Amino acid sequence: MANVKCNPDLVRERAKCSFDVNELIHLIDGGENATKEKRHFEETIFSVKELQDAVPEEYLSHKDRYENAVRKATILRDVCREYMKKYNYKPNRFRVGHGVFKDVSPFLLHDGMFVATIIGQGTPEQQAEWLPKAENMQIIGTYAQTELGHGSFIRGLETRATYDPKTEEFILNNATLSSFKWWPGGLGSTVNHCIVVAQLFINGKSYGIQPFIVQIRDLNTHKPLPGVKVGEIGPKMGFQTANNGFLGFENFRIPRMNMLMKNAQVLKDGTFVKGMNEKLTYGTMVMVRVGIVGDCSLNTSLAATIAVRYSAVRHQSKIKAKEPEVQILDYVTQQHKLFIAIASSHVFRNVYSWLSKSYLNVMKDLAQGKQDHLPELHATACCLKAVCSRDAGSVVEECRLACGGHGYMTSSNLPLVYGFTIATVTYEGEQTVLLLQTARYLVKAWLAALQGKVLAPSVSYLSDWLKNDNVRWQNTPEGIVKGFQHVAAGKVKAAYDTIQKYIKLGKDYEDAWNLASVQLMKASEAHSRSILCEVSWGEVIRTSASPNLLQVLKQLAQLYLVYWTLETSGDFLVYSNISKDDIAILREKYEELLAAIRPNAVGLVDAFDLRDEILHSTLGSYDGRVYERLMEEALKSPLNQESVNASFHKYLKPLMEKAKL
Ligand SMILES: CCCCCCCCCCCCCCCCC/C=C/C(=O)SCCNC(=O)CCNC(=O)[C@H](O)C(C)(C)COP(=O)(O)OP(=O)(O)OC[C@H]1O[C@@H](n2cnc3c(N)ncnc32)[C@H](O)[C@@H]1OP(=O)(O)O
Ligand SMILES: Cc1cc2nc3c(=O)[nH]c(=O)nc-3n(C[C@H](O)[C@H](O)[C@H](O)COP(=O)(O)OP(=O)(O)OC[C@H]3O[C@@H](n4cnc5c(N)ncnc54)[C@H](O)[C@@H]3O)c2cc1C
Repeated sequence: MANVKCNPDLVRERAKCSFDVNELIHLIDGGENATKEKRHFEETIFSVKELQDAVPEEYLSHKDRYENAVRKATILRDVCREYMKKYNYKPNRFRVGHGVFKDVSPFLLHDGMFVATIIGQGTPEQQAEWLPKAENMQIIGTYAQTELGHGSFIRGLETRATYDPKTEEFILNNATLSSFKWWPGGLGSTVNHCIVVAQLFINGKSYGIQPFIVQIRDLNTHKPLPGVKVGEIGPKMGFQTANNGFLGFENFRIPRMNMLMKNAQVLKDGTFVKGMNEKLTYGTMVMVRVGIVGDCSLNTSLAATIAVRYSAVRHQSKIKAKEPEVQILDYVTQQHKLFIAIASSHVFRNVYSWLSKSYLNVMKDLAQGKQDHLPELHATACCLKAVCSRDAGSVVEECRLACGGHGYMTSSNLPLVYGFTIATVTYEGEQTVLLLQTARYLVKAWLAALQGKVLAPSVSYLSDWLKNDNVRWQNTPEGIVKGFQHVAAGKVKAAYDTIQKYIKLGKDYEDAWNLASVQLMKASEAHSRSILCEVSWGEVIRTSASPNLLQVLKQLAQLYLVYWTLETSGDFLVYSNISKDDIAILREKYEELLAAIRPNAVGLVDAFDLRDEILHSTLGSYDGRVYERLMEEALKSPLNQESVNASFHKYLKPLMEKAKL
């Protein structure tokens, strides 16, 4: 990239960077070799001619866009397969996916949830049967759980799987419209198999929801099998190429062994054998919630790169009347909008790496029959997924706004990035619903703390707070982390006390819970923020990096801490010993941090190492040829391929002529 002819502002910005950008790239990737491998892989993918679009996707019809996405998905699959064979390398398909599809792959659910559910929910025999076929794309699948009537409350799903011991089959039925599956990615026209989550019935008795692997289309003709009604749900805010679909069954029979039986089993005679923990059926969702925290880091880095590079190139207005127009990046308000995006991406990445380790540890425990840490993992994944996805959505939108009018152009790519980022707030567990799951855990933990029990590490601050809720405020990163824990503990206590108040007033527990649920949700958010702050600061101070880089990483981590303290200063005034003077000190510190980060802003986004093909943005490319690219892209509009459009003769001219009469 170094030889590309760049906009002079970007050249100047890069020259003043105080740290080695390559060092940070290697740190993010996990080593110099990992960067080399990643770059080689990305170079290979983006030099495949067939993966490049002749016409910008935006001008294609819904149908053509889908077909083009499938075409590219199959080529990408082949290239990746060959590449993996040749180099024994497991690539991150999500990064290149943004470059290839701009939006998302119609195979997203195949890779993200279908294969993962076979692994997580299938017995070794079932894995042996379906995994090789799924991994090499002999069969293509999705995860069909959500229905028209129910997405959040999965115990309420209506699709039925009734066991018939005579034929040793399950009979699938969707008797009501609300029971139709609705949303699964790839279901519309891509997949031939699904994981269907359905209510199991044996001899008229319900045994809760279970996962079934179901073939829905003929492998040769791709026609829906008899008894299957399937289609696409139509255009959405984003995710246009994900091919989300609907699905219903009428007396559709599948063999007994198509119920994924790693947890619970149905024996030939219809005996139901309970699993170790019925919530293990929800396992794929936990895994994907962890992944989404990592995805938030990637999405945030895309938006930050585009908006920071653009802000370095764009000059508008003056700070001093007699001086030239400044780079908009010099406005401190612009830095306030953008630097939190850079900082958040690092925080999400560090927390993702921490959460992934916890996830893998719990999986190892479960394999040995130990489930003690499962509730903590579920609670932590829920609140982090909820808060990171919502933060990422806000940060991306702020980056878009920070690009003024040009941020509204599709060619900036910010609208598309926003579309797939905010989808994460809803899918894989709607944010409020997930925050209230964590609140259940926090209330239990609070009760345990009151009883003097030892708490799990992520909530042990509740016991510390009970022992001493009057800790002196300290304007240090460690002091701020403690402060966040105080806020979280104070909010958990307040929510718990509110529940007790309503119970004393004669409400039953469920109504008291609902009445206190705004506070419970806020307590859960505060708990999440305290984890984000503690984990990310801890990761940064343990990082081994050169002094120059470490200094910059600490500045970003502190910026995150101070930003959120100031954003939630009301809570700090209520629940900690912070004073108005401390808040004034933090405001000053925040301004110092913005100024310290400013010279490194472009270097920091360069270190996300996002190729132009992945950014796919007129505003964010490495060379900063913003206006040239905006014009080049505009000229690709079909309306610019003719000097007079037919609508002139058909409508405009008659209109003007009528006006003359
Ligand atoms: C920088 C690195 C970059 C890396 C990038 C990596 C990118 C990776 C990205 C990966 C992305 C993959 C692509 C995926 C695309 C996804 C597209 C979308 C798919 C979907 O949306 S699928 C459908 C998802 N649906 C949901 O999430 C539904 C949400 N609802 C629920 O989960 C449940 O209904 C519920 C949890 C809200 C409630 O369940 P239920 O009513 O049964 O439970 P209760 O509320 O009564 O609670 C009972 C107790 O059970 C515990 N519980 C609940 N869930 C779990 C669980 N999963 N595990 C463990 N325990 C669980 C509760 O805590 C309760 O416990 P208690 O002790 O009684 O309190
Ligand atoms: C882009 C996209 C892709 C998707 N892909 C898939 C897929 O591949 N497979 C699949 O199975 N599903 C998929 N989904 C569905 C997704 O998982 C659900 O939409 C999601 O879980 C939310 O459920 P819902 O739509 O029923 O929302 P609802 O639960 O109806 O939410 C509506 C409102 O009700 C509130 N609410 C609901 N329950 C409670 C409660 N207990 N307490 C307080 N408030 C509550 C919510 O907070 C929200 O404000 C996808 C969704 C999207 C948007």
